[in-house]
Amino acid sequence: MNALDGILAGVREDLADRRRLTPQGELEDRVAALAPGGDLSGRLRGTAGVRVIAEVKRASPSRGPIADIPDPAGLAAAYQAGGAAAVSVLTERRRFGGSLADLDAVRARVDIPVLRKDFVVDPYQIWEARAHGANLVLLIVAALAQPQLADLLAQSAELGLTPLVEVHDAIEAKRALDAGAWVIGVNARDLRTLTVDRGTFARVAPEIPETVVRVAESGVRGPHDVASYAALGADAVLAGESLVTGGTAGVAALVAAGRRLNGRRAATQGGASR
Ligand SMILES: O=C(O)c1ccccc1NCC(=O)[C@H](O)[C@H](O)COP(=O)(O)O
Repeated sequence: MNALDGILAGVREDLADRRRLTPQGELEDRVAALAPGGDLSGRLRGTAGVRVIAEVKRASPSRGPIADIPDPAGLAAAYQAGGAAAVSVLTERRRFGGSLADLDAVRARVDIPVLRKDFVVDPYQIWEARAHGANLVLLIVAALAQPQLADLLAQSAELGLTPLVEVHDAIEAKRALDAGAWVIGVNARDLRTLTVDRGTFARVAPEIPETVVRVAESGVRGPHDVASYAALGADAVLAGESLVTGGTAGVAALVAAGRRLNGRRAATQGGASR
């Protein structure tokens, strides 16, 4: 069994437990009482710079425990103050130590968009994401059959969530586009082997049209990696480990690098923005 299959098996078990405790109808009622959501993809790109999505990440399958985070909302507030365009909250429990309580806490504290980062395999999780205040939801192509991907993407949009569709190679990028994705994350981490290859974005980004928002995910160690991804056409980067281990000043450094480099890219392209 590869790493992703192991994660998905645990996710399905936890999902069955949550569904018993909170029937989907209850989530639907909560969502019906919320203000309408909407597409926030525009918040992930623009002329002001390469955007930074900063992650609340306690642990991971590749690293084990990463950081003690007693106050996820405080961390998210620091990310917002540092200029992050969005906060990603890992809600998977077994390998990442996350929870919907983390999502609730972060949502209650920040105004910037919040991404629910999990391993979505069922419409129930989309209802959960919306009911717990997320604005964006991660859909991992490698974890989903094509009809499932298309259905979950459509459901996300209907519920006012922006789906960030994650790919690892050109074939997955085509699947994401065929399903109708308009925000695509290229993850440098191979979810089956857990190895990080920072060359992944360079290989896959040319397969993604410029009309689509392109996010470079994983392995962002500092401003120099933002620079590399910006030069390759990333609209945003998603960083976790380097921020939770390196101190919250790290986010401002990534944001500043994104601003500088986007300016350079815009100049090279005759001032055009995407
Ligand atoms: O982080 C892992 O080890 C991992 C393993 C298997 C599936 C997903 C995994 N991480 C989720 C992510 O995509 C990252 O948390 C995110 O891109 C940030 O990555 P990093 O900056 O390298 O912490």
